[in-house]
Amino acid sequence: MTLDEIRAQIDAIDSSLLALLEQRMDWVKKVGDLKKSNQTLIYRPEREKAIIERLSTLSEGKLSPKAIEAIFLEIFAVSRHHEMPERVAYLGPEGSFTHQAAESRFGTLSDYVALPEIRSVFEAVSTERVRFGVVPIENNQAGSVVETIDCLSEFDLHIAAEHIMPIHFCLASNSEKIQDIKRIYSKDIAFRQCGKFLKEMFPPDITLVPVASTSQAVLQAKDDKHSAALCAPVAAKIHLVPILFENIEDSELNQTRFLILAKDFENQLSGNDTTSIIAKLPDTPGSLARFLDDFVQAGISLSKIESRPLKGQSGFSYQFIIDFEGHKEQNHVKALLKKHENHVKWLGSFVKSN
Ligand SMILES: C=C(O[C@@H]1C=C(C(=O)O)C=C[C@H]1O)C(=O)O
Repeated sequence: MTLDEIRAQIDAIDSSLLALLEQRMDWVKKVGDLKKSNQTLIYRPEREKAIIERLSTLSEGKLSPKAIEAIFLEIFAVSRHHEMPERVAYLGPEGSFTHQAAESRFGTLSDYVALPEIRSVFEAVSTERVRFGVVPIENNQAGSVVETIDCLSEFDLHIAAEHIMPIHFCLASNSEKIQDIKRIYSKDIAFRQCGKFLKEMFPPDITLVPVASTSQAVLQAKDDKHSAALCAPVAAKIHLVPILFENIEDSELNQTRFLILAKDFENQLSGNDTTSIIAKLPDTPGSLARFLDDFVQAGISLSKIESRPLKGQSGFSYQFIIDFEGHKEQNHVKALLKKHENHVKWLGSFVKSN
């Protein structure tokens, strides 16, 4: 076959794909109209996950589950945009890892607002300036993003979905020689993901400057020949700062989990859900042990528990952010949440990302 003949086959397939996508949009529009008349939510992460899982089992193997996910997340985002365009805030500036997480969920068509701090994303969702907010919550090598945990406690928002993404760092700088670099900017948690590289390449007295995000770090380093940033390669490219080293994270298994936040959001049960809560337990001996024992008795497994100091109090009082398997609408979960309703804040029940 000649190149032209092969391309003619591809063109024919693209025409069929387009016709099918347009047909799909017609059905999506009908779902959207139904949802509007019932005043129910447009974004249904658990339905999207179920579609991706079903298609992954149908695939003949030429497309990996990750590839199917990438293609269909974009189709869903375009569909939702067709049902109702929504504004999404994320921890910016442009080119942050959170921006990439937001785009994987909301596609390229959504109306994005890049905000300078995690707290500003919570504020934008709370005040309804935007419908959704995207923030990082934890990295599998470096631990939690404490600003997010503190804001989850402080604001009255819900977790609509989670998104887990591989994270690869680069070192970007306008410096010609690595020896000239005196300062490195990044988000605090990013330094902890690139500790080995920093130790190998720089003297111990190098100044590490924590800033609000990795893309902010690029902007700080941009105009100073003695500075560099640990950031996403895409941030370096957008802000035109040369990349000196790539893939400098300590572990190739480096992943970050992001949350999609919304006001008043309740997912339907998917059968593979995580519930997130914040528990403020009485400061008495055994209160945490008794609380956790209720999870054991109900056969509920915890996937995360982390303590954070309760702010504005004297002494040492703690709250706990807890993730566990199950959905608020399941009886055993419902019973547990009811029993502890006075000191538990439900943050969301959402389909597991993987
Ligand atoms: C069309 C729907 O709405 C949204 C779009 C989806 C899609 O394009 O398939 C799936 C779930 C929702 O986020 C639906 O709920 O079925």
